[in-house]
This record gives sequence, C-alpha cells and structure tokens, in this order.
Amino acid sequence: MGKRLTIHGHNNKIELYDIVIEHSFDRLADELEKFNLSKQKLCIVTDSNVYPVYAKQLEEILLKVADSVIVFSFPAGESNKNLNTVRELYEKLILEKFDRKDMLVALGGGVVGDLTGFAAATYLRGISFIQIPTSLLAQVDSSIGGKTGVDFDSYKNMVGAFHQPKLVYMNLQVLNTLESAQFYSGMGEILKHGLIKNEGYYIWLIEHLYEIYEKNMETLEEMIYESCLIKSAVVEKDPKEQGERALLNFGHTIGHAIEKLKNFQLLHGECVALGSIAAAYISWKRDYLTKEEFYEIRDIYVAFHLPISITDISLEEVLEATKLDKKMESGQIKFILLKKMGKAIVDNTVSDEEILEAINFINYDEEENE
Ligand SMILES: NC(=O)c1ccc[n+]([C@@H]2O[C@H](COP(=O)([O-])OP(=O)(O)OC[C@H]3O[C@@H](n4cnc5c(N)ncnc54)[C@H](O)[C@@H]3O)[C@@H](O)[C@H]2O)c1
Ligand SMILES: O=C(O)C(=O)C[C@@H](O)[C@H](O)[C@H](O)COP(=O)(O)O
Ligand SMILES: [Zn+2]
Repeated sequence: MGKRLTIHGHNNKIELYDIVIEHSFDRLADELEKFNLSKQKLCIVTDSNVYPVYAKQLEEILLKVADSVIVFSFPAGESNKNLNTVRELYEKLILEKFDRKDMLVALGGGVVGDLTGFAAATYLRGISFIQIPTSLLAQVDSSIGGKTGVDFDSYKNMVGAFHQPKLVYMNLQVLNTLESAQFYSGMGEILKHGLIKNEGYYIWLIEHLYEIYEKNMETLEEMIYESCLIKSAVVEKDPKEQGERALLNFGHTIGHAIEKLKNFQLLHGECVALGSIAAAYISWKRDYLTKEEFYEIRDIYVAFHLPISITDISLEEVLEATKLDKKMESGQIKFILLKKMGKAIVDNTVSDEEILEAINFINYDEEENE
C-alpha cells in the first residue's frame, strides 16, 4: 500500500513537489534526505490537539535529518488562524535565529497548514515549508496547491500568498484519532471534487459509503489519492487562480459567508456543504441539473453526515457577506455552478435574487414546511 504523485510547474516542464500517501511516518526521513537538512533548523508548527499525539514522534524523525528541531504549538481552531498567531510564530523564529535555509513543518489540519505556509511565504521574504496534513480535509485539499493565508477580522483567508510546499507527506493512520465530525467535514471537499470534475468519482463515493464509514484503509487510500489527483490537475494548470482554479471554490461563496456569520462555530467542510447545496440549487433552477440530480446530491450530503440546512440566518446578511468574499470582480460575484454532474463552470451572471432564493432554500424552517 502507499501511493505518490508529483506536482509539476511551468507547463509541466519541472517537477515541483511530491505528494506522498503512506500508512506510517516510516518513510518520512528518506523523503527528506534530498533537501540536505543536516546543517539546518526545522520548526514544527502544530496545534494544541495534534501536539500531544504526534509532535514528539515527528520531532524524533526530523532529528535524524536536521541539525535541530523546535516546536511551535498554538490553540486549535479557526479562530486562531490569524495574524496574532503568525506574529507569535515570527517571534519564535527570530528568537531561534531561523535563517533562509531553515524550514517550517506544518503538522496538522488546514488551519495549521494555511498559517504555516503563510508564515513561510513571508518570514525573511520566503523560506521553505513542508506539509504533514493530519485531517482528512488537509490531506485531500488544503495541503496541496500552495494557497496559504489567514483570516482577518473574521474575513476568510483575506491575507495570504501563493507559496508551494517542498513536500506533502501524509500518514493515513492519523485519521484514526480524528473526531468524526472533522472526518465528515473533509467529505465536504471530497464530494466537491466529484461534483465539479468527475461524475464517476462522485458515484464511486456513493458506492463506497459503508467502507468510508468504517474507515477501510484501502478505500480511504483510493479516495484520498483520487481527490489529490483531481486537485493537483487543477492547480498545476492554474496555480494562481487566473481561471480554472476558481472551480475549486464550488460551495465556498456562500460557504465562507456562513462560516464568518456563524463565528467559525461550524466547520469549514460543513459550510462548504451548505454552500454546495445552495450552488446546486441555482444549477437546478437554471435547468443545468434535473430535480432528481439535485435531490440526490442533497441526500448524499446527509449520508455523509453533512448539514443541508441551517437556521437563524438573515438572508440579507448572508448575501452581503457573500459580496465581501474574495471572488468579486468589478462588483459581480464569480459564482461556481454545476453545468452538469461532474462539470463546474464559473458564472458571472448569478443575480442577487437567485442567491437569495438559494439561501432561503437552505434556511429551511421545518415547521413552516411541514
Ligand atoms: N489552502 C487551501 O487550499 C485550503 C483548502 C481547504 C480548506 N482550507 C482551510 O483549511 C481549514 C480547515 O481545515 P481542517 O478541517 O483540517 O481544520 P483544522 O485545521 O481546524 O483541523 C480540524 C481539527 O482536527 C484536529 N486534528 C487534526 N488532525 C488531527 C488528528 N489526526 N487527530 C486528532 N485531531 C486532529 C485539529 O486540531 C482541529 O481541532 C480552514 O481554515 C479552511 O479555510 C484551505
Ligand atoms: O485550492 C483552492 O483553490 C480552493 O479553492 C480550495 C478550497 O477548498 C479552499 O477552502 C480555499 O482556501 C478557498 O480559497 P479562497 O481563495 O476562497 O480562500
Ligand atoms: Zn475549502
């Protein structure tokens, strides 16, 4: 078991970095040999949940290849993905005299990965970092593609940089310590991959529902590999989101607005699920999807323990927050719709009325609809 793929750059001419999918940390030291770290310092950046479970083990492995290893841990959660935490990390790096050849190691979920990548992109105008993603969401999505950043005044990923890691190494066994809700949050991005790019993969996910529930490791390996393939193909073609990469934002326009308005009380993948239902709803209303396809999509999110409706939101507030997200161009939202199952498009013509109707649909009031 175990798989790998390579991310290429500059029209496929150079190899940028490998994504290594393993079932232990055993091969990590070998993977790091090529970076000649024997005289370098490494800083493991992690959070308060991951630190007690994996930091010591990782430190021992890294000490085999590097001169020294320090650890920076911050309180877990999206509410700490901000410039205050980055500042504390900079302070630690300065105190420990990190120079341009030293490296950061992101050990954790997407919060750790995004924040570490941003610190690496900006400290001394840019140092290297590697990703060791430990949540399902980070393994299939956030560790790949070099989008790094932090939230600013609760605006999602408002400050950031494109900065590619030198390596993505994942040990699938760490998923055994991940809370169930966090696991299914990752499924929010995985379903997105199928819906926007590959209907066959979406159907495969439905067919393998029970193996996924049971965390059958062979199935998870296949699923994670397939999602990494889909994301890699998109970011290789369009690393800085000039075009096609925007498709990976399916579900995020309304999703990010909900995430902000709910003060990060809902998980990222849960908000993406809600945003995906809303975007699929608009796609149905435009006759891109059939009614049956739309309701099947909704059922699949339920099957993967993801929310399909939300209460206590103001439609107007969600619309306003949607307009403050990054995907605005000349006052118009770049909305991602499904043209058909497995094929997404960028659409600049979605009206406020369509968005309000979709938000109203997910703002489902059971009593009113009985
Ligand atoms: N850069 C990108 O392309 C990209 C893509 C998708 C999402 N994101 C960002 O990623 C973030 C969400 O990532 P996430 O869902 O991983 O959240 P997260 O980083 O908060 O991790 C989820 C929770 O699980 C814990 N955890 C992680 N791995 C664990 C393990 N193996 N065992 C036990 N606990 C573990 C964490 O401590 C945290 O409490 C959001 O900020 C989102 O904006 C970025
Ligand atoms: O990699 C991308 O591109 C994505 O859009 C992946 C998303 O899942 C991720 O949440 C991303 O951070 C959202 O991008 P943003 O530019 O809207 O912050
Ligand atoms: Zn996302």
